[in-house]
Amino acid sequence: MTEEAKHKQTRSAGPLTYRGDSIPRTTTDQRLLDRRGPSDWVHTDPWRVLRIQSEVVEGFGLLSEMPSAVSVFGSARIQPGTPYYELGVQVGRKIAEAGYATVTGGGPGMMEAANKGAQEAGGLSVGLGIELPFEQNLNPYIDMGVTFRYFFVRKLMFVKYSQAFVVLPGGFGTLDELFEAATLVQTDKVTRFPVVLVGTEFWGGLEKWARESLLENGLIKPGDMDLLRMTDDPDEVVEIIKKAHLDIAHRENGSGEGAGPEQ
Ligand SMILES: CC(C)=CCNc1ncnc2c1ncn2[C@@H]1O[C@H](COP(=O)(O)O)[C@@H](O)[C@H]1O
Repeated sequence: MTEEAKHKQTRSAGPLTYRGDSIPRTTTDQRLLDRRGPSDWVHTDPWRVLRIQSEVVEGFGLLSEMPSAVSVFGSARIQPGTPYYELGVQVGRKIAEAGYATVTGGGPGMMEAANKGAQEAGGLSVGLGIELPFEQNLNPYIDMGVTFRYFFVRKLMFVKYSQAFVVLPGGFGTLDELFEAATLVQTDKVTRFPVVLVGTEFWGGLEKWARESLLENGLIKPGDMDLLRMTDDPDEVVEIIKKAHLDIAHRENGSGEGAGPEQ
């Protein structure tokens, strides 16, 4: 081939154009498909950043068209047939009857109870699962589910795609979710967010401790205690949420328009 003919040769690679000596010896597909280099880069932070990104993309994709929703948190360990489990079922049922989707952590116990109640009442039942060191599937009462690798990405989804938090009896995981919500509300990071604790006997001790230790030592302001509402009654859970959404809508646009779930 003459030098002139060689220089006229062109290769497009996506938006890129190569001519003459700059044309690579292989195509992008060949490099992708023909080679198998070292794989240690999949365990590096830059690659993890991409995995985190893909979780965010999948989560937003699944949830962005979900109707108004309430996230329900609670113990993974409470067994079916117990009074707390039945309370969880009733809470899920009332949330569904009020027209909200019910979102849980997708696991067993109180999460399963709320999903069961929501599904049985014909509501949309959603599970945002988490990869754990032991084998575990999403509970069987979920209509739409996704399992996350990263706790913090999953937490973002609960906050971004629900309009209220309901907290049933639970352990460390539940407390983490409760206090994350309380902190976001306290610091005005979320402005349209009722948080309802269900089970006065279970949560009463925590409330007393918060008043006696946090409030009396000036570690929270008096109004902060009002951020958390408490009840035993599944009907009241929904009334609190609907009223809070109505108040928020009044504050924002002078009418109740846009409050509550899209029916
Ligand atoms: C049997 C067992 C321990 C299963 C764990 N399986 C789980 N599956 C999904 N979410 C979970 C699980 N464990 C904890 N969580 C998260 O933490 C909360 C419950 O934690 P805990 O049981 O209260 O502290 C739930 O609201 C949930 O979001």
